[in-house]
Amino acid sequence: MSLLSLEKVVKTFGGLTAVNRVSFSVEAGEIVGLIGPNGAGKTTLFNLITGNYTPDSGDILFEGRSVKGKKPHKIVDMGIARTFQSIRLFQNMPVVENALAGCHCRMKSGIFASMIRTPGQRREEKKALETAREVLDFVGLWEYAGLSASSLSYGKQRLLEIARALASRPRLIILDEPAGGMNDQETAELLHLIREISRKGITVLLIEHDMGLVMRACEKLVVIEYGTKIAVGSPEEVKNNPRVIEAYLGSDEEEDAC
Ligand SMILES: Nc1ncnc2c1ncn2[C@@H]1O[C@H](COP(=O)(O)OP(=O)(O)OP(=O)(O)O)[C@@H](O)[C@H]1O
Repeated sequence: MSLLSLEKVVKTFGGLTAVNRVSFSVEAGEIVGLIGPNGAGKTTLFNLITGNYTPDSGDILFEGRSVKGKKPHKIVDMGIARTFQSIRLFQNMPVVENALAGCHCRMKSGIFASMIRTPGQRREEKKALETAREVLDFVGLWEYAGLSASSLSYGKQRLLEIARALASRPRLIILDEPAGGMNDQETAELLHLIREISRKGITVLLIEHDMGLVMRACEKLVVIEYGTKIAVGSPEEVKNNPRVIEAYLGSDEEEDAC
């Protein structure tokens, strides 16, 4: 059984078919890249997997269970976490609080326990803080724990988003343009981090326009154009696929990036 499986997924917005009968699967342990030209439907696909949108038809299975119609927080509970193309942090809150926000789906205490601070709730808070420290350490941000998120560079804010996603203990992490706004040094560090995430046993699905990063990080690529899947394969296979070259890697600039 695949970890994630999309089956003939369709999503329309008014008259526009943003995702057209797309099927592909992601196996546990893989690092998979979803690529395609601007407006191809990549982010829409991510939003369908994470419950921000519901497919018009088709199905999306995670560990054999359909995520269709489930709310985003339920899908996080199931083991899928994500980052966003446009950074969505609590900008005025400390870095550590942002990481803690990711732990909440794993906390069980209700409002009553929180109000009277039962021993069980205190244990949960301690555990959450340990998790926040672990994930911030993992992405290299623990030393900034007390600073507000807004004081971090753009690249570090992206790492904080990854830390927050990791704090929910996902089995699949979905990264939407994680290298956006990063310089070359930060992108090289991101590549290392993606491999480390994979080594932890977390499956990675990413959208990324930085072809250098995609080609190095991913073992499998899914290519979409105008909402339709046009190729699946290893980076080498995809790079040499005439349909992909025409659709996506056609310009000299993009080919140079590979
Ligand atoms: N909420 C929405 N309402 C209407 N149209 C939308 C909506 N979201 C996306 N679209 C349209 O669906 C198509 C696919 O958009 P999407 O953002 O998924 O593409 P993308 O491949 O992620 O693009 P990019 O690489 O530029 O981020 C585009 O034509 C877009 O304008």
